Amino acid sequence: MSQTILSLKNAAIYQRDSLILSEVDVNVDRGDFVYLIGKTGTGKSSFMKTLYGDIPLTEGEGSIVDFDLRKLKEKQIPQLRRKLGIVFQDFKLLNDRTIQDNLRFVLKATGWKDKKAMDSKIEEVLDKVGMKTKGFKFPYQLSGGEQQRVAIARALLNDPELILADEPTGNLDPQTSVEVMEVLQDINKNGNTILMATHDYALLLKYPSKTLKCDGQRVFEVVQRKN
Ligand SMILES: Nc1ncnc2c1ncn2[C@@H]1O[C@H](COP(=O)(O)OP(=O)(O)OP(=O)(O)O)[C@@H](O)[C@H]1O
Repeated sequence: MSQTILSLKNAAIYQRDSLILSEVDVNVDRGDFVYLIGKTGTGKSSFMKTLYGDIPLTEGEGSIVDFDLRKLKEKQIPQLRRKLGIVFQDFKLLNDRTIQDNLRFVLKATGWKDKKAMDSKIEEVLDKVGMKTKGFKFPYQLSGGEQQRVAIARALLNDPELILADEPTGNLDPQTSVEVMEVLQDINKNGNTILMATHDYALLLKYPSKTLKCDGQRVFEVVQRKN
């Protein structure tokens, strides 16, 4: 298995006809925890969207979990997303069903059939995020931090090779952000690769790791200063 899980070479990223990022050279290895930072509007979300097939890559080279982003066909997008765990700022849980049913819904939609296997997978991922006892609750009965932990559990359901988290702490207060970050750190220590877009510099200082920065239509690797 190759070490590299994500690689972009001389890639350009567009939103419709506007160039957002150019000459993007990025490499993420299996097991890495990588931040993507940058001021609002500099292209973090556009970068992430390109990685999960929401924006087509039309210039340069890109490969992610063994998919060639330049050759990605519409019908391959669900297969790609099954190999990725995607976490958004706004949780995106279904409010009309319990946490367990939210997770079961995703498993069924991704081809799982065996009820026992589904139940045990749901328990396993909820346990990983410290939410095993809350599976019977509805999303609106949980705090923001708990909802985000469930969203992380949902991202883990199909044993993703890479987790893409776009501002996962963006809607959370500082203390809750740290709790969610601890969950992501644990998951990373257990072998998951994580790319996380954030503008929360406090988290970067507390949990230093490889950092990419979007600025002036470019993506640079930045060296964090230790004070
Ligand atoms: N659907 C769209 N169509 C056209 N332009 C867009 C679209 N979405 C975003 N943009 C533009 O692309 C640029 C990059 O936006 P993007 O959302 O990637 O930035 P970001 O760094 O993620 O910002 P934020 O931190 O606010 O989420 C912005 O100038 C934005 O106006």
